[in-house]
Parts: sequence; C-alpha cells; structure tokens
Amino acid sequence: MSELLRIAVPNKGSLSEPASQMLREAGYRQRADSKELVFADPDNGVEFFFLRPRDIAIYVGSGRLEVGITGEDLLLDSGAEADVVIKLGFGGSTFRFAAMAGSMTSLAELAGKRIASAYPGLLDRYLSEHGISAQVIKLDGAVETAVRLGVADAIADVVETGTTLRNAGLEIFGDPLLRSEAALIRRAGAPANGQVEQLVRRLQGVLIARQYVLMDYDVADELLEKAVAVTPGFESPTVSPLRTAGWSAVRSMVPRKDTNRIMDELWDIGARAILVTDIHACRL
Ligand SMILES: Nc1ncnc2c1ncn2[C@@H]1O[C@H](COP(=O)(O)OP(=O)(O)OP(=O)(O)O)[C@@H](O)[C@H]1O
Ligand SMILES: O=P(O)(O)OC[C@H]1O[C@H](OP(=O)(O)OP(=O)(O)O)[C@H](O)[C@@H]1O
Ligand SMILES: [Mg+2]
Repeated sequence: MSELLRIAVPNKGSLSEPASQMLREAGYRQRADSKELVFADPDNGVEFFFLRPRDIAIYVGSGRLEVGITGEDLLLDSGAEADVVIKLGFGGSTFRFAAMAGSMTSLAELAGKRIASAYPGLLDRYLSEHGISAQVIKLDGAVETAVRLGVADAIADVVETGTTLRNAGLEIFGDPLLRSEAALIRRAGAPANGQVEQLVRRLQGVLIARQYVLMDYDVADELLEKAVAVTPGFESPTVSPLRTAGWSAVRSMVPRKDTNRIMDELWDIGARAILVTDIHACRL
C-alpha cells in the first residue's frame, strides 16, 4: 500500500469548519473533536494535519506536507513557495485599506503614515509595488482598533461584510489590494502525484455539485433546438425519445443560481414536467 497523503487543514478560524465540511462532502472522514491535531483516514489513503491557516503555507512550501487548504491572502503574506492548485469557493474576502471616515481618500495619502496590519508581508509588497513609503505596524488581530487608540493612521485588513470596519468608525478607500478565497495549495514545482490528483478530482466534484443542479424536462420535438439552446449543459445535454411520439426528454446540468430563470424560459418555450435535482457527487 502506498503512503498516506498528508493534507494540512485549518484547525481554527473562518476557514476551519468550511474546509472540514468540504472534505466530508468529498468522502473523507473528519475529526470529531476540534482539539485533535492529527487524524488519519487510511481507507481513503490520507492523513490530516490540523494547523493554523497562516502556518499551512509554510509547511506546504517547505515540502513537509504535500498539500494544504488555506487562504490565498495568507499564502501571499507568508511568502512561501507554494502555488494554488484549485480555488475552493469559500472563505472569500477582500483585503483593503481603511481609515477614520472622511480622513483619507487615496493611496497617495498613505505616504509617511503608519499602517497597522496582521498581513505585513502582503502590505509591504503592495506598498513597494506602488512606490509608497509608509511605516507598517504589525499587529496580530483586531487591527480596526489601532486607529482609534493612536497606534496607526490607517489599517490594511481582511474585509468580508464590512461590519467590523463600520463599528470601528472606519471607511475603506482605494482599490482592494487583493481578492482572496480558500484554496488547495502545493509546493511550487512539486512533481505530479496521483494521490494529489485524486484529491483534486474529489474537491472539483464537490465544487460542481454545489454550483450545478440537474434539470430534466419534456419538450415537443419542434421546440427541442430552442429549449436545448437555453440548457446547453457542460458538453452536450442528453436527449431521449419519450413514449409519446413527437416528444423528447432532455437532461442537462445548469448553474444552480440560474435555476428559476432557466425554468421560466423553458416554460415559455413550451417545455413541461421541468424537474430540478441536486447533484450529490460527480466526476466530470
Ligand atoms: N470575516 C472574516 N474574517 C477573517 N478572515 C476571513 C473572513 N472571511 C474570510 N476570511 C479568510 O480567512 C482567512 C483567515 O483565517 P484565520 O483563521 O487566520 O483568521 P480568522 O478567521 O480571523 O481567525 P482568528 O479568530 O484566529 O483571527 C483568510 O484567508 C481570510 O481571507
Ligand atoms: O468584514 P467583516 O465581516 O466584519 O469581517 C472582517 C473582520 O473579521 C476578522 O476579524 P476577527 O473577528 O477574526 O478578529 P481578529 O482581527 O482578531 O482576527 C477580520 O480580521 C476583520 O476584522
Ligand atoms: Mg481574525
């Protein structure tokens, strides 16, 4: 038997629960106790290491662990030599500058100022790429409070809903430094590995199952072309003859978010018995 594939998974924070949930949907067992730091699933040939998401890039970049799940922003901040294999569709955020409401409007105003952040690597790189000379104040968290307490003039931080900023009396300015989401990462230049490819196929299966539904409908043959144009599917929809002559049954995958619009369009074209089913799992 080949060795277990070692996968780093966030042990805490925003990415922890959605990462474990996605792995569960991909058929892996997950720890029952959030204090467990290592958990093997030998039936699926993998072993999970529960680590701080910020540290995961370091373990993976150094090659100690084959792959890991972390945020793109955390990967960039760490400077670790790892690449995104696939984006995972959760843990989405933007990384933005903010200051007291009404106090700053453009990046240029940051020159010579103090900027607090828990992502100094990311911030330093952005400032030097934009030719801005400012002092970076490294904090561990709750950076929104740094301005009020006079430790910094502005902050650069993760923004999801913007509630934390608003509550601190801050306002974003300038373009986002970055858009980020959770991703599966791997050491830069690592050789092809069948176990990793299997993990990626499983995760892609979960992404597709979450983003698409299966749509079935019946349509008169003379309307078939028009209906199929609305539901082109991934490669090609399945069309089968109905027992009633002159009618066909169509099955196609459609984006979940468009489900009702597509059903309305199909109905207007003349399709009937339109059924929508969740996809439990898939390999495309
Ligand atoms: N509302 C959010 N707050 C913080 N991080 C978020 C949020 N939404 C998405 N993320 C992403 O989660 C990752 C940060 O996770 P991390 O566990 O380090 O921070 P956290 O969720 O703030 O946890 P902690 O309580 O340890 O600060 C980043 O990739 C970030 O972009
Ligand atoms: O835009 P929002 O939806 O408000 O989310 C973003 C905020 O949430 C996180 O803080 P967290 O609560 O994790 O505390 P921390 O700063 O100590 O990490 C993050 O650092 C931002 O402060
Ligand atoms: Mg946090």
